[in-house]
Amino acid sequence: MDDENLTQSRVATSTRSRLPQPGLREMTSSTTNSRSGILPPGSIAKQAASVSPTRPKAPNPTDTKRSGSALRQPTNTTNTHTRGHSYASSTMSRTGSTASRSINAGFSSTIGSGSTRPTSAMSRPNPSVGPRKLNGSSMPRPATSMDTRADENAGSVLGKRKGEDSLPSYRLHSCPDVLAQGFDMSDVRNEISSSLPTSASQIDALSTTLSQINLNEDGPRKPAIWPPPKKPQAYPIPSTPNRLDGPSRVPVATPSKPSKPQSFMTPQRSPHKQIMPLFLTKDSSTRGFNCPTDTEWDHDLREKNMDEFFAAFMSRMNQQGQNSFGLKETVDLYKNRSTWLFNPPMNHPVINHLSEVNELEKSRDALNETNTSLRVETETLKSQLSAAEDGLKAARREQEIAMDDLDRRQRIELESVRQAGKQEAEALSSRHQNELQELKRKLESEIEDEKAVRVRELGKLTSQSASDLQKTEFELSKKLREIASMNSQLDSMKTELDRERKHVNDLRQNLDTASTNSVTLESTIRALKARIEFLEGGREEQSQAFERCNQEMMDALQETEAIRDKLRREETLRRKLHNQVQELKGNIRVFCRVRPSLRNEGPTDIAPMQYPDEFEDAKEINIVGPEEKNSLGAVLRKNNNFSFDRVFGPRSENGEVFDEISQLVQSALDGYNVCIFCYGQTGSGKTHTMSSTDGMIPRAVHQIYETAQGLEEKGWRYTMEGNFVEVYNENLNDLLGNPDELDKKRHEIRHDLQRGKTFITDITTVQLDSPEMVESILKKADANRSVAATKANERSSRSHSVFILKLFGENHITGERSEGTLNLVDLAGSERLSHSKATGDRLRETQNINRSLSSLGDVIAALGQGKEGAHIPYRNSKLTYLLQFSLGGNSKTLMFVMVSPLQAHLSETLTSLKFATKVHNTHIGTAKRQARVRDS
Ligand SMILES: Nc1ncnc2c1ncn2[C@@H]1O[C@H](COP(=O)(O)OP(=O)(O)OP(=O)(O)O)[C@@H](O)[C@H]1O
Repeated sequence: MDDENLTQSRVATSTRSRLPQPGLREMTSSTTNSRSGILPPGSIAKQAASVSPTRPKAPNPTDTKRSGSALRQPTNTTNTHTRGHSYASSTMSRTGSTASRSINAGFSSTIGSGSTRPTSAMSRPNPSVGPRKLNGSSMPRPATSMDTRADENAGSVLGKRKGEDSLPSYRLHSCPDVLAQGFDMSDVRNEISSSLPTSASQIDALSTTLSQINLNEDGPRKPAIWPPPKKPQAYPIPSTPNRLDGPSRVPVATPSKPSKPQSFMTPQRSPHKQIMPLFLTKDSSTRGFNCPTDTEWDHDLREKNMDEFFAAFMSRMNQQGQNSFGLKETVDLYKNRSTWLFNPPMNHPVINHLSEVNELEKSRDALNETNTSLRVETETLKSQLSAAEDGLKAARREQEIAMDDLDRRQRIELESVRQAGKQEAEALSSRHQNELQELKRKLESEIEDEKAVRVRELGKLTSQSASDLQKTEFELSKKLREIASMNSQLDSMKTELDRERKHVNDLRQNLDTASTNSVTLESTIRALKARIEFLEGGREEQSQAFERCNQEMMDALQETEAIRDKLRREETLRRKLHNQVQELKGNIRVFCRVRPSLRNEGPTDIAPMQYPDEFEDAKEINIVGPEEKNSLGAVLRKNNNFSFDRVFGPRSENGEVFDEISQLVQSALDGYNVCIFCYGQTGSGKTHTMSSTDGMIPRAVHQIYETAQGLEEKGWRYTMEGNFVEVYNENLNDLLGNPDELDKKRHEIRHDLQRGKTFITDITTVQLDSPEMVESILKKADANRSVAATKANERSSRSHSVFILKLFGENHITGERSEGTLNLVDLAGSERLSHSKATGDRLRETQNINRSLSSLGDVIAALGQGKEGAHIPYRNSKLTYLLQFSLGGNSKTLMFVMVSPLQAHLSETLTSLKFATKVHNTHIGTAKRQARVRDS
């Protein structure tokens, strides 16, 4: 057995080995062609060479149904194959089925029908079997087209063998759909060439077919029914490589390099010759028929072409006839083989091969069984594996549970151990605590004992150290004293040394001076000696002149002393004379002053006032009274003549007025009580005269300072203190105190009757160290009155203000002392207010003002009576009580009656002047000087 036969046999065997698939068993008719592959050598070598793998065509669903489950694999080759053998397949299928059923029964049936795998199955390698290697080489696999063709041939062979008169079934006739699609003539030619009949009857059949083709011009989609359906015969061209053709001709479909599948209708084209199509349709192109144009439809030309084609065809047929001989030989060979099959000769290669196949099948079965057993075993192992996994999971769960239990037990044990340890530790701790306390007590007792011992020792040491310390301190103090004494001695010695040094220096200086003086003295002595010598000549004359000068000097000194004494006497006399002058002027004097008209006051507002002796004595004033009707009805204006100590007209200044009162200020310095007050209606100029910046108060203070400085050389030294009080509603207010205390704080007036002094309780007293202080006092008083004015309207007009200046003088030569008081009083407005028009506070103010002013008049009138021991009503008002020692007696009083020039104020002016006239006509007794001669 050569290699080719062996290969073919293996192919067949491998093909059969895939047959156990159920679907494939139904294809036994097609699979029987596997035997067709066993051809005589060279019988179909040329056909095999011209056969190429079938080109795939469009699948036909109907064919798929017909092919069964085995054809479900979408191989176009299978579909084409099935479609191309529609009738033959049906016939062969029945046969095949029978054969298939006999496959498993015996070797012959395997050979006959079921040993070959279906075409579709063969179109690809079976994965289960695959390219099985036999003897280490890849087992070739027949091309699908060749298998198909082999199936047909096998069918035909079997048909013939069963005595059927089978004709070559030319598949073109059974494939109208394919023909209708139009195909290449080369395919037809190849197909025809591959399907050449081998017998005359076949040739006749082909001829008949061709004639029908020629006649079926208009029905391309109407396939020619040829050959008769009941006798389909595929031309027995072995599709499988014949072992006789040689291995090179076997179209082996290798998995690594599959060849292009080709349909049996489209064999390999010849590049040199184009074959006309057998059928033409309306849509077919005529270019391939060498037609002049596509529109020409020349039957003659077509017949001619067909004739030529037929001639060529016949020539081919002749050639194929020769090939038919080979086929006959093949038939004979098959016959011989059939004989061999029933009576196989011993040691024949085929038989051997079959036996090998049988063995292989057996081995396959064994392998299947082994595979089955292995599968079972695998399943068993899988089940065991799953069981083992389940067991493993269960064991794992059990292990986890066990671990949890173990962990819980360990925790419990740990907790118990911990509790035990804790209890043990506590017990140990308590035992240790007890031991510790016991030890502590023992140690404390030992410490106490030790401490007592140490304390005793310490006491001893302390006492000893104290005694030592005392000794040491004593010694130290002794040493310190010694050191101090030594230091003092050292200091004294240092002082002594310094003094000695200084003394030495002084001595040295004195010595130097003395030496210098000695030189000077020597020269002086020489000069004196010369002078003595000169003077000794006129000594008596010089001594007489000296005595004369000395006498003159003594006389001058006596004269000076006499002059000073005379001066003092004259000063005393001056004071006495001054007082006498003042007394002669009257202890109470009245000055009248008319203020000038203001800017807002026109000439018509001014009342006619005349000053008859203005340029002489200036003591009279004539005021023309308002118009009055006499008893006869005539309107008259009465002239009111007033005479006072001095009348100041509207052109007078404060300086001129002060010159007249400065004598009284001097009286205050001389130790008299002086009272100067201004009386008049509101707006008549009282404040302007008394408290303005150049008024009587500042000028008096300045004069007192100047006079006091002048008296210093006469031995007088003065100190001054001042008070500024207000009498409002018969209450005394301190204008230099807290303004909030106005009308709240009570001040009492106290009199020292023996000394003739007046004191006010809780009054602010200001030491007037300089004349400038009076200005601050006036400002302070004015500010307080302004604050009070917010409470009561026109405060300055509704209250009396009294500036009290006390003068204390002492003559350190004569030892005289003087205490004078200067009272400068600004009275409230003297206008008579009707009680019926005033109410409330204003009524009270009016009553108080009227009472105080009338009291003042009463006091002055009482003083004017001059009766010794007569009652003077000082207590009728606070004002008169305050001025008790400044009105009458030894006091000097000056009253300014202030006159408003306005016509509107004429009535009040006359009233004031009449009141002033009363005062002026009052003669107050002689004033007494408050002077004391020094006791010593
Ligand atoms: N001799 C004067 N020369 C210039 N102006 C004067 C003179 N006398 C008073 N006056 C002015 O007249 C106005 C009223 O004067 P003053 O306030 O002194 O009157 P008064 O009598 O004090 O009034 P009151 O009773 O209300 O205090 C002031 O503006 C003042 O400046």
